[in-house]
Amino acid sequence: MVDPNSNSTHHGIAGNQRPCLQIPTWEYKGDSPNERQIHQHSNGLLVSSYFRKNYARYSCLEAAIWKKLSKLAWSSSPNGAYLKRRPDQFSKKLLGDGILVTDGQKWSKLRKIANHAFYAESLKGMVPAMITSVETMLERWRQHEEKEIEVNKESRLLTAEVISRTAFGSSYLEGEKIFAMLMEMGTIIARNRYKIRLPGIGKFLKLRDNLESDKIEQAIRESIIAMVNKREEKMMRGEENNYGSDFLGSLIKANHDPDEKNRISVDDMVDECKTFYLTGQETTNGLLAWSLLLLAVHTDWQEKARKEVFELFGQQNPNAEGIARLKIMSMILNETLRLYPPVINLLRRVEREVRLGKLIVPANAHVMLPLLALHHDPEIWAQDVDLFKPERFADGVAKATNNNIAGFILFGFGPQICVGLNFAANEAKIALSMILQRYRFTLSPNYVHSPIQILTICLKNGIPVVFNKL
Ligand code: HEM
Repeated sequence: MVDPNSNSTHHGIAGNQRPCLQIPTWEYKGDSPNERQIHQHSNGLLVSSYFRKNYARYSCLEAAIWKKLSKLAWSSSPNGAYLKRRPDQFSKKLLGDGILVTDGQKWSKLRKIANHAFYAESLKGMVPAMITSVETMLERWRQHEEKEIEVNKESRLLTAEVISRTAFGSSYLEGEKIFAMLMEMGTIIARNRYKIRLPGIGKFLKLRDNLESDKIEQAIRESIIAMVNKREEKMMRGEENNYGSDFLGSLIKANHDPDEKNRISVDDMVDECKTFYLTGQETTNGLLAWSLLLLAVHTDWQEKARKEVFELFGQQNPNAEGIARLKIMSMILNETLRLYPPVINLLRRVEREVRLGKLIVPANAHVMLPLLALHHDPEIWAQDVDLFKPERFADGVAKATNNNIAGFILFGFGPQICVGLNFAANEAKIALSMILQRYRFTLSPNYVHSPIQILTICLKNGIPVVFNKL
């Protein structure tokens, strides 16, 4: 690990490039109790100190044990899984009994709908909508050329716009209220996630956060139902001949399915909309914002990525075939996700007793899977785990992790692996390509490194970047 007081810095931004800029690893000290202060664990694992203070109910597995456990989890189906998701009461309010929470047959039904909406052919069809959203953002940037732009905020707007357009057939403005309420709920969850409560206390005492989250939950539900009604009315008036080919259309179709086996309820529809508004935006926002930050600092990699983009697309907008061939950019995105994974840990309940040599993990134990720790584990990664070195991915993930697949599970694992991983990669590649085609960019000296965990790892203080027209 890099000593934050030494001259060399976390991402190798040392000396020769920007001598005044220091980005210490995870040394930001959050200044409110809601902020997880993330720092280095003495045994080499990186964990949230807030989590450690409050983790009485969970066992934080050592990386070595988790590596073994995850091998078992890989081969299991959601019905017979060794590890089950373990949503808390607030997460349930945020995501209902949707795909990220539920299990068994219901999960299979929901996963089928999601797979269909986000499979390879559907993703190809989304490229034009993604490009239009990036063009809208770049149009806004024209007013600020040669000045600072706060790219964290821009990335947030863009990713909200993209998921609104591609999954819900609307613009960010139409979904704005839903996004804002989901974020508010997310803040309540972050505040309460690791608090210890006496069992049953909620029955007698409604805490302020419970009341507030009840209200938000109801308001989100009403907004989503209004959106569904609008789509259904369009079809009834004959303006559309089906419910639409996007994710929302698939949900409404499943709600009207004559076969009860495939039908989903109105509540399911609401839960799926909430889940995809949130997962579709929050995580990809992190990926894009962190990669812009790292490229603004590592201008040599910025040049390499730009060269690749020009070779594939020239001055034209990206296309689906070219996106799949962006090798340098894939390396940069993998390295960004390794250093700053949007999801840093997964909570799981062990369904059946697991024996690993002398270790017995009993049934019903709650475990935390420390993704961040694994992505920084010096035993897995060949070298320089703290440095920004996209070249480690030149020969693929298996080579970079010394064939230890558990070392790089930023999208989860097994049958419940992230359904939007290719969507996120496409979106980030399109946005970065279009930015690289137009601008050279550097990090502003006003940047303050402030990683915090709310729902995902994000930055408290934003990312001011200066863009110079090519
Ligand atoms: C960089 C971007 C992203 C990251 C790092 C990420 C990460 C994850 C992780 C760690 C999981 C948990 C998997 C598990 O429990 O094993 C997950 C699940 C999920 N993600 Fe993502 N995600 C990203 C983008 C997206 C996007 C763009 C969408 C939607 C369009 C999405 C939708 C989902 C859904 C629906 C699940 C639940 C899957 C299931 O249970 O079957 N994610 N994601």
